[in-house]
Amino acid sequence: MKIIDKNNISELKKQKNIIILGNFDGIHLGHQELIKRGIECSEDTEYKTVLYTFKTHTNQNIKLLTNNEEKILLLKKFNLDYVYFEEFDEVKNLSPEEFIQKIIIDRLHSDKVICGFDFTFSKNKSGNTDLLKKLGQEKNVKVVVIDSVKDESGEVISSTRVRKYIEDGNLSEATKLLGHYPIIAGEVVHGKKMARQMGFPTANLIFENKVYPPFGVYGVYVKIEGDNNIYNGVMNLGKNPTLKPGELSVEVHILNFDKFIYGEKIIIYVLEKISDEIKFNGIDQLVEKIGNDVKYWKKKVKDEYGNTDKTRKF
Ligand SMILES: Cc1cc2nc3c(=O)[nH]c(=O)nc-3n(C[C@H](O)[C@H](O)[C@H](O)COP(=O)(O)O)c2cc1C
Ligand SMILES: Nc1ncnc2c1ncn2[C@@H]1O[C@H](COP(=O)(O)OP(=O)(O)OP(=O)(O)O)[C@@H](O)[C@H]1O
Repeated sequence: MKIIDKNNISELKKQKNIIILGNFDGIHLGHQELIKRGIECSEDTEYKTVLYTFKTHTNQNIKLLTNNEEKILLLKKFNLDYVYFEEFDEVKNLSPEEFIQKIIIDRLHSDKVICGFDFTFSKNKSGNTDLLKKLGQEKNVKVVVIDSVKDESGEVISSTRVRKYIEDGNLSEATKLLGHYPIIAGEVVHGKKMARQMGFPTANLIFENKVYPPFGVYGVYVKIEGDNNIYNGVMNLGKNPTLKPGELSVEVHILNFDKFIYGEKIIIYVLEKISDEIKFNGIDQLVEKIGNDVKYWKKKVKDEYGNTDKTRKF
């Protein structure tokens, strides 16, 4: 899977491409179905698959489930040929006709696109799937539109619903709609080194402006880039009221692990909440509380999450 943008699309000109259209925030089960269908359309043909998404989400007023790096990590498990990141500013004022001609046909060298039932495009979202089909016919671009993918209660799966579930702390529903655990990924940065002195070293990630579950302590899986192991861990997400008041952080204590991983890229899979963040008056109480969180999670791992693959929705 190659990551491309408008500055390196020469390969696309040498071949036929099927374009899979959308924002794809979170890569939920609806997105996954669309991707699979796009890949199916390309099978046994000379077409290459290009997932078309944006460097910045088309709605700039919302917090996102996934930054671009996280999106790429989640897309890696599919057999896509390319992920193309568009500058939204460049296309947001195009008319529907211009979008098809300038972007789909001229830029991406395509005559086949696939999107979901509610896909909209062009200036003020003036283009919908009917218009896309109509323009496609005029310009010899085949348009495939897939039906809505719904959850078990019949409600359409969307990034908006997943965002709400995560913000409300309903991780099990979010995980169901995503088809994978919510992830937090990034490079390990230096913390205050206090956690290590307390006996619980933590890998710190930068706290971003994205959708997080409510502040607190969570049981997680951790993957480190270049390391095939899946580690168990406890993550503290929040304000660190006792030791680092006012500083927002994401940090994870990886169980049975004692390597320095500063600068390494990690992915945290958030499983379930363990406890709230509490403000203590002394360090001893804090150390005892963290110890209890760790003990609780170790037992839970042993009893429930274990090392069986069936609970792992990566
Ligand atoms: C499992 C776990 C649970 C934590 N629970 C709390 C808590 O309840 N209250 C709190 O103020 N800080 C809590 N923290 C945060 C630590 O007190 C502390 O701020 C942090 O680990 C210091 O990080 P640093 O040395 O990596 O910068 C917790 C940390 C971990 C790893
Ligand atoms: N449940 C679904 N079933 C089928 N296709 C979907 C579903 N959800 C999204 N898609 C399609 O996947 C592509 C990317 O979707 P996009 O991320 O833009 O929408 P979304 O998931 O509904 O997000 P939001 O809730 O933010 O509108 C689009 O073509 C869209 O129509």
